[in-house]
Amino acid sequence: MKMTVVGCGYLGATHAACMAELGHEVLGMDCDIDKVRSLSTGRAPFYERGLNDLLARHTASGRLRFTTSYQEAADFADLHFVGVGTPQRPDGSGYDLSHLFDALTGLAPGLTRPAVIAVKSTVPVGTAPRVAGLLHEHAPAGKGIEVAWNPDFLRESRAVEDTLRPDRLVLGFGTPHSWAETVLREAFAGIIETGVPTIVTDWATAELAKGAANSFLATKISFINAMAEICEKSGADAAGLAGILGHDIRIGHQGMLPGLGFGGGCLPKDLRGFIDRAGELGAGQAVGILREADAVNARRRQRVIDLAREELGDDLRGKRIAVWGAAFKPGTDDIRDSPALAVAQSLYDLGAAVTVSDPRALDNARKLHPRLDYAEDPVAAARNCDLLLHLTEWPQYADIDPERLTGRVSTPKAIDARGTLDLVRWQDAGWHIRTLGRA
Ligand SMILES: NC(=O)C1=CN([C@@H]2O[C@H](COP(=O)(O)OP(=O)(O)OC[C@H]3O[C@@H](n4cnc5c(N)ncnc54)[C@H](O)[C@@H]3O)[C@@H](O)[C@H]2O)C=CC1
Ligand SMILES: O=C(O)[C@H]1O[C@H](OP(=O)(O)OP(=O)(O)OC[C@H]2O[C@@H](n3ccc(=O)[nH]c3=O)[C@H](O)[C@@H]2O)[C@H](O)[C@@H](O)[C@@H]1O
Repeated sequence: MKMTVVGCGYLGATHAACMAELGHEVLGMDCDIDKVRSLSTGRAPFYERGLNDLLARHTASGRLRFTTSYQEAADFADLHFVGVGTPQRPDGSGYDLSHLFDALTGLAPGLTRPAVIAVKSTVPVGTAPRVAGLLHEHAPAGKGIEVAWNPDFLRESRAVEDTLRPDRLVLGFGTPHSWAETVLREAFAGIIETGVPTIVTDWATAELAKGAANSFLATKISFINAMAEICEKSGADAAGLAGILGHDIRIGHQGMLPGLGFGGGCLPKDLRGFIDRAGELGAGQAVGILREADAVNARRRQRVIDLAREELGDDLRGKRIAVWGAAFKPGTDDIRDSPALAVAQSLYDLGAAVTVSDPRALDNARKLHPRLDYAEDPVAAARNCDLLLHLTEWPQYADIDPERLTGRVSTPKAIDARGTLDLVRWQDAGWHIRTLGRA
């Protein structure tokens, strides 16, 4: 089956490569020429485990191609997935949908035959009818264009597995039993046949499913971090508490890692976008819990800054701080709303000299935070530091022998904000080490 994917970032490039893996002929379209050039040579312009293998294989076979041309995309297929970015507006008030509407406006004039537009981008509930209205007005095929809502639940660092073996497929339609449903069932046949739950619903429920899922995940993380705040006052241990709670299968262990909290291109903006939309709909009271989840998350970043000042004194001028981690989580080079970089930049703004290390995200970090110092090697980053901060839990950091560092730093003091370092081992190596979620 032929299909296009409009918007080839973290989500779209992965979706395009995985649809090719499922046997389809795929044309990826993006307005960023550099991205298209890179993807066309079989290399993602970002790091995602397993993606380059698929890209290399399927671009070489010709089953997967990329273009910057809307016209070429419109001509190529009658199924178009749309996965362009929907970032938070700069003033923080909800989603910026301009990329989505630009992409649809670009594609519409070429839609001369009936086609299915399946939107994967995350949006506020109520966007689908606007998308359909725009396409019916601007596409020559008019009402022959059917809009489907197909939210995606992939996690960066596991994007390929999550796309090929998702927990569930959600397909939202404007009318029941539509042609669009037949087309999408064919597109996803390779996944549906493996028994993945496939939920067919209306537009609004499909749109809400995505915002609600991310709001729940964010709230779960903030719940355990709120408990961490209580642990810090009461002498209990948040990691131990999380472990105990997680044994209850109704709670589970996932999303229960107390620490610096959530960041990334999605959970923070989707939480806020959901709150904003609920307010517009007159349901602001329903999302009080989500506002609190956002506030708890912000306090985690401040807690690390406060701990650093407890250790180094209020005046950070002349202090040297090493930061392990720049990506918003391990396994990615994505630094969008990275908690690690937010803390690093705040400490720099307070006067400290900050050296950041990360196995994958340094190029992106350098562009966004040019005043911070960087070191590829985490041990080199820690040289002569007064304080070491562990802010993104790359597994390799937990493997570093603290003995190797002890003689090289100015003062063996550390804050483990992700709770994955072996505290006893660090203490035995002469370190004064603090962690979030403990007194
Ligand atoms: N990154 C993730 O793990 C997931 C993202 N999502 C959602 O998917 C959407 C995309 O997210 P990401 O891939 O992370 O963003 P991204 O920023 O990595 O990619 C967006 C892509 O869209 C392209 N684009 C922007 N305007 C365009 C236009 N007018 N025409 C063609 N291409 C255009 C950009 O050049 C970029 O390559 C967002 O709505 C996000 O919330 C949903 C699930 C997972
Ligand atoms: O809409 C999206 O883009 C995606 O957002 C999240 O995926 P992702 O942002 O890739 O990352 P997560 O693994 O959910 O982690 C998000 C943040 O929470 C933090 N986190 C996660 C788990 C935890 O226990 N504690 C914790 O602080 C991570 O460090 C990270 O900063 C969701 O998990 C995906 O289902 C969703 O598709």
